[in-house]
Amino acid sequence: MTDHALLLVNLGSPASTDVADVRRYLDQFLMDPYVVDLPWPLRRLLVSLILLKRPAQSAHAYASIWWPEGSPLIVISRQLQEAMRSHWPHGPVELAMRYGEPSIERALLGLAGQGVKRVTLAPLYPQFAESTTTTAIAEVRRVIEARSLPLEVSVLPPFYDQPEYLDALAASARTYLAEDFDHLLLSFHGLPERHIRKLVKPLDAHHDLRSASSHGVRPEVLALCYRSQCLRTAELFAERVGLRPEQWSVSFQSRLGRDKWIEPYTEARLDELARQGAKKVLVMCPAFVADCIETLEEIGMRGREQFEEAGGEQLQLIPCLNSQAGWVSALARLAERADGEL
Ligand SMILES: C=CC1=C(C)c2cc3[nH]c(cc4nc(cc5[nH]c(cc1n2)c(C)c5CCC(=O)O)C(CCC(=O)O)=C4C)c(C)c3C=C
Ligand SMILES: [Fe+2]
Ligand SMILES: [Fe+2]
Repeated sequence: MTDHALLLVNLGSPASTDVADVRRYLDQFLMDPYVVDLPWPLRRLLVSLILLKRPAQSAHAYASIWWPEGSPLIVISRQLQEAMRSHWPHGPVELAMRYGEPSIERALLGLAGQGVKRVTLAPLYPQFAESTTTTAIAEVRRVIEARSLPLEVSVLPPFYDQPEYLDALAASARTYLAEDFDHLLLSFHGLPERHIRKLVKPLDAHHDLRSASSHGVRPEVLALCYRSQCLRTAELFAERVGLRPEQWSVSFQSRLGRDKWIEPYTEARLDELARQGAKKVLVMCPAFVADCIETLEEIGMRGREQFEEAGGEQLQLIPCLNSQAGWVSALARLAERADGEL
């Protein structure tokens, strides 16, 4: 059977580092109601305000990390797609981005056109958020309905606690952890607190968004709480690689706008670590399976500068899983047993 495709989906990047392309990309991204979860008129107003300055700033940041072949996120995702082909014997392996190109619509039309009947959809986000996982699934559903595509889809659920993912993370960090370091910071992408509260409130009105650990979080709350899933990933990772509690901590990066985002913030943690005398910190970013602007520029450039200015000496960014062999085989195993409904 070669009519069962694997569709890898990640977030996406601008087409180029031109301000106009970055503006177009940010507009599509931020106007997604799963990302800026406000009624349309308010969303339009807020995003238009963000788009006054942000495209130029982001274009500058993208230019500092852009590769000759294109956006690191897209290039690495293509490498992963290529590597997955020898691990997925059931049919084509396709890649799509939620925003920009290659689009989900183009990918699904192409697969249906090739006679594919089944699709395993793998949103490449280990931890669940509506702004990532849900919107990717919703876009697949929208395209299938709008185009009446005869495709049966199963979905890879968030894999934040799955042994394959954790083993791949551990393997990717091993050589860095074998050297001397003062602290490992696990920096996850942030999220407005409101995004979590609105999902979790009906299940637990008092859910603690400041807690230092995921212990005791009820399974049905854990399933919806991005922050708890990040903590759980970090705890399971630390246990796997044998780190003592004082050797590691979790933080959240990339706050945007005036809303309260989940804490602690990565910027604050880097300052704090330097002030506490940490000279060498390792930073890994387990919410991203591929290096991108968030890891390469926000941590690898701005975070490094900030840490050094605060008195630290060395910030070592541990690369994401990218297309490492351990991750390719882990993803193949996760995809084989994907059974989530569309
Ligand atoms: C890994 C999970 C991600 C979550 C959760 C997420 C939520 C989220 N992001 C923004 C705003 C921005 N994110 C940007 C880049 C970006 N975000 C993710 C992943 C998650 N985002 C990735 C993989 C990337 C990298 C894209 C790339 O091209 O390399 C950006 C663009 C860059 C910038 O201008 O800083 C914005 C903006 C919000 C508002 C949000 C949740 C509400
Ligand atoms: Fe983001
Ligand atoms: Fe960011």
